Amino acid sequence: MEIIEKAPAKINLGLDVLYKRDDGYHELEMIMASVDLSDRLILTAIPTDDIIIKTDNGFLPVDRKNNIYQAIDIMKKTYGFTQGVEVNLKKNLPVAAGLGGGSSDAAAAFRGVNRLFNLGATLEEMAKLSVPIGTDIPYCLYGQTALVTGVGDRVTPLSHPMPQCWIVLVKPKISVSTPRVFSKIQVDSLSHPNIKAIYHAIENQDYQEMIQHLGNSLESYTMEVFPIVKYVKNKMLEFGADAAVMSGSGPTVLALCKKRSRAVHVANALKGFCDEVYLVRTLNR
Ligand SMILES: C[C@](O)(CO)[C@H](O)COP(=O)(O)OP(=O)(O)OC[C@H]1O[C@@H](n2ccc(N)nc2=O)[C@H](O)[C@@H]1O
Ligand SMILES: Nc1ncnc2c1ncn2[C@@H]1O[C@H](COP(=O)(O)OP(=O)(O)OP(=O)(O)O)[C@@H](O)[C@H]1O
Repeated sequence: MEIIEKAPAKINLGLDVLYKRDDGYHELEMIMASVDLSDRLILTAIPTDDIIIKTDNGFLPVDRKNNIYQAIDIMKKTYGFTQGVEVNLKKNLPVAAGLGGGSSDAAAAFRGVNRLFNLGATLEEMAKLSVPIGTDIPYCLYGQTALVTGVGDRVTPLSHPMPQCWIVLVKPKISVSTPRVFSKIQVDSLSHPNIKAIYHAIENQDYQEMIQHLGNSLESYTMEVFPIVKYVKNKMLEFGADAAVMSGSGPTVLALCKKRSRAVHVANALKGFCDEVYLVRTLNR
């Protein structure tokens, strides 16, 4: 039997770093949503006791360093299935981009083996297992517009999806290390977006109110180290985006546009500066 799972990119509409915890991780408050740009995983049961990952992306690890491997391994240890699994990963999302590609792949692997072997694991159970692998995985397991707190482990789905719009994702040609960003920031000097305001705007389906409050505490640090990120954001606004904000620890910047024609214009204009430009839609969930 073959199971197909989609692994959509996540975006941070708001990301607030509250404080550094004693364990070194940072307490966060975020509004997250998903867009219709996805990796694809095909999972097959195999008779030998192996976890085999094959991918069209030549740069990704296919051993236990891959988040997919770790997700299947922890499900195997917890639920004790005896067969092995082969995963074919079609990688469409840019890597180390701030779009949670590795986390979304891991979430798809959790869902996939759960279905493949009828394990009956709940989303809550898989979310608990997933945190040590990556703090964005609990959100990716739920996959609907949500308030995410703690280190990423507490997910409260909103009762409405983010208001529908067009999104232009632009990934400058640099890779940003999330651990490095978190180790370098001075929490006292960060800006703090109003996450509650974004939350209420989405619950009221008020697009104009939502875009006023987009913000990311990590943006100033990443922009200082990589000025191209600031340049991209400014260009998006200059070319008429309704709003723009960096996702995660960067470097991808997302531009929101209510009108498709405006989004097409922003995307085409940005192609003059960056190779990786994606015109996507919000997922209606
Ligand atoms: C910043 C976000 O993109 C927001 O969506 C994610 O929380 C980052 O997720 P990620 O890239 O999958 O990163 P993870 O593997 O979870 O964490 C990488 C490293 O970032 C730091 N980290 C991460 C999450 C968090 N709440 N506090 C932290 O300090 C830790 O040093 C951790 O070892
Ligand atoms: N399945 C996977 N897909 C992508 N990267 C993976 C995967 N498994 C392991 N990795 C490793 O994880 C690192 C970060 O990749 P990823 O694409 O998840 O980052 P990201 O988009 O910055 O995530 P975030 O938004 O959560 O910060 C890469 O250096 C990569 O080698």
